[in-house]
Amino acid sequence: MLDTAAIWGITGTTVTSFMFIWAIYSQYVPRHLRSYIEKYAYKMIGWVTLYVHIKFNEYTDEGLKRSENYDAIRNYLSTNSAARALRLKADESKNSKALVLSMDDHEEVEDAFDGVKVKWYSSLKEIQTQSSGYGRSSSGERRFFTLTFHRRHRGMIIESYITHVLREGREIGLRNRERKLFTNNSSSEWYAWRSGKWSNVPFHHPATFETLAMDPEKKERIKKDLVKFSKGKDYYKKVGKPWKRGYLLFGPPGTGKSTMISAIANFLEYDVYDLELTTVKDNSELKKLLLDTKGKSIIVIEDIDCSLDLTGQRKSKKEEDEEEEDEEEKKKEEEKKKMEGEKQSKVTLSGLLNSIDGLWSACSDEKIIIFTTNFVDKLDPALIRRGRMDNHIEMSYCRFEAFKVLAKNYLEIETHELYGEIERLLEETDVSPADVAETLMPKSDEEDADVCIKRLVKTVEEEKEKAKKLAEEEEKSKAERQERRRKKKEEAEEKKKKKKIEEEDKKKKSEEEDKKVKGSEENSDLHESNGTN
Ligand SMILES: Nc1ncnc2c1ncn2[C@@H]1O[C@H](COP(=O)(O)OP(=O)(O)OP(=O)(O)O)[C@@H](O)[C@H]1O
Ligand SMILES: [Mg+2]
Repeated sequence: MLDTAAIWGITGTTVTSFMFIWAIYSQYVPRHLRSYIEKYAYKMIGWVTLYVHIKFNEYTDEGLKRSENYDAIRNYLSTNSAARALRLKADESKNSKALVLSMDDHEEVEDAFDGVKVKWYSSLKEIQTQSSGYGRSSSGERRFFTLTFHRRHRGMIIESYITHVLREGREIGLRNRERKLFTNNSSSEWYAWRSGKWSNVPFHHPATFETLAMDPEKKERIKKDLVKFSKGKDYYKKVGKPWKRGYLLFGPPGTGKSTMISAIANFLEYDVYDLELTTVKDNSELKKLLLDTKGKSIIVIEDIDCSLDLTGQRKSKKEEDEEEEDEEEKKKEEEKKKMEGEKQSKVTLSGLLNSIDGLWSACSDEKIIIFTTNFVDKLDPALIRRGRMDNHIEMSYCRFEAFKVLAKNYLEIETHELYGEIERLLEETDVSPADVAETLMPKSDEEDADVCIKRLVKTVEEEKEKAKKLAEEEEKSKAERQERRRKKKEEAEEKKKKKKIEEEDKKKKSEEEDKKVKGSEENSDLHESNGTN
């Protein structure tokens, strides 16, 4: 029997001899010969081994593009390796909000799937990269994972296990990723150094459905709709519909349309693409931009009515009702605006519709498109029809239910003696949630809930008074306008009458003159005939 010292001795000698042989091999066997030896060695191992190896590189062959599969595997293994591997690596990826623990180089972990055991190895290889223009070459590192399993499970592993690993890994990646807010670059920047079509910043908007003040039932309906959509991959596939949903948010300024978008993004954990249509040159550019967006995202076009002249035919109809004297000036202004718009962007309504539908049918990723507007009546029906904009949500003025949410958020109170008064006031007065929120917010440490609530009552009362005055003034100016219009009409009719009378007089006069001329001609004819007789 060998004692411990003897075992250590033998092991030590073996390791030393191996290292010695390896050093000689690396140093004295030329590179081209080494690749030959390695090639045949692998072949021989292949004849005797019962195991299959699959390699997943960190970078794709095309160049420096990181492999999505490698990242997905790393994410998948991170859960496994955190529990089992002895040496871990803490990666602080710029796209990840959480620390990703993956196995360190030259580590291995085991995994099991359907009762079959597999092994994953993480390896590192030194490579010589090409020169950087000065004839120099530098060395770099390339990492890769190797999946090893028994030959007899080849079919199952390739068909099911790898798909499972990639899908799980991608889902983990999506859960851990840092969400982004994108904005589109102008096309002149697209091909500048690393610019691309979209620029992004981390998305950290704190709005949630809990902090969003609106009718609770409506809020609940929207949340259910969103959940149904986000879980509807198979359903959409079954009914043959692209996996997308359109929302139209409309309502007066400050009623929470933009806040709602942030709440939706936080609720579903989606990225946000804020599309500025006025910087998009034409329809094809728009299409390219939309095709360059990823899944699990919201594409937002704010103030769609102002972004472009999408409402051409409707404006002229509205103008008919406007006062005649302002008409010319307004028309001129509109034309000027239109010309300015044309200079910046040639995106048309049909271009926008095609891009949206083209995009949806082209990629069946999970995407929500949201349009916001202050004037829903101005929009072309084609733009907001169901199927394109499936859900129309009105964001309205702050009523009592919405106020209660704001009071709870801003002042942490659920009741107050003035609640009854506030309920009555808010039913009668249109105040935006933005105004209510601003009034409720304490402006100093000395201000408590009581002060803020009283201030709100005062503000709403003032608003009510203002609205009353405004309505009176509007009524007055409407009456004045009507009076002016009536007078103008009367004057025009008077003018018309006068003109008619004048024309009739003229006609009469000319008829009389004609008669006179005729009479005198007849007389002279008579004289002439008498003379000849
Ligand atoms: N429904 C709401 N719930 C909670 N806060 C709100 C709500 N509406 C407005 N606010 C507050 O008012 C601010 C302005 O609201 P927001 O920008 O969402 O309005 P909007 O409807 O998008 O206005 P606009 O039409 O001018 O773009 C927000 O930052 C938020 O603090
Ligand atoms: Mg807004």
